[in-house]
Amino acid sequence: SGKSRPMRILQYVQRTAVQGDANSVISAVDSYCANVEWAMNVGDMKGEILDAVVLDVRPRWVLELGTYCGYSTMRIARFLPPGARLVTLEMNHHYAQVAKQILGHAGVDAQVDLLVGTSSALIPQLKKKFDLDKFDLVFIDHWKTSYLPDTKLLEECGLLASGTVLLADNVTCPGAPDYLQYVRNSPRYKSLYFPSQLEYLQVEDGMEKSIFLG
Ligand SMILES: O=C(NCCCCCn1ccnc1)c1cc(-c2ccc(F)cc2)cc(O)c1O
Ligand SMILES: [Mg+2]
Repeated sequence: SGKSRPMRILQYVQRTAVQGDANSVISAVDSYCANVEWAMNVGDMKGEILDAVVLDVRPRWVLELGTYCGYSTMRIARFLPPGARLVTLEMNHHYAQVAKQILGHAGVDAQVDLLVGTSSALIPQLKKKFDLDKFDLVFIDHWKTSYLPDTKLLEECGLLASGTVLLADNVTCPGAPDYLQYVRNSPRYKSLYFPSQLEYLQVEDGMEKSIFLG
């Protein structure tokens, strides 16, 4: 039942997860996608790397590129102090609609601003829209070919400042070779690779953490 995979994930969450308990929603998504049908959430293994980075950075402002069902959005939002905000961009209306409902079930929607549109169109509007000077953390998990152009766009829009942390999913699988080459060879970044596995599978993947040096 449920016309789409995101819809089937949402229905499983609504039936099995505890309302207002983000950890139970995260677990529900992971058990559905590990046992019933695979989906492109960052997952529990890479999710623990994401958790560690969020807890270390303690960000006031977070940008996420690629919301999908809101799984990583929840993982980040549940660790944000009151007053901190998470802006997440999704170009697929259906994904965004499902994510909104999953974030609501988890009880983290108050700290999240979910914008629907392409990252290249939305990024230039963010500074003015949220009256912010820079992001403290950027989680990159959208089209793999957009990682590099959007990182350069963030630089050009003055949305990165010395110390801003970029964390990119899937740098091994499906891969983002041009992005990796850029952050690993640019003098403006200190980059480090975190080996892991593709969500719910025994396949190599990893995340790249890159600190912008200004
Ligand atoms: O394509 C991915 N994500 C982007 C989805 C569309 C983003 C749309 N958007 C949002 C904002 N601007 C644009 C992705 C893919 C895979 C994967 C891995 C192996 C495989 F065999 C098939 C797929 C694993 C992931 O973890 C991923 O994140
Ligand atoms: Mg991903």
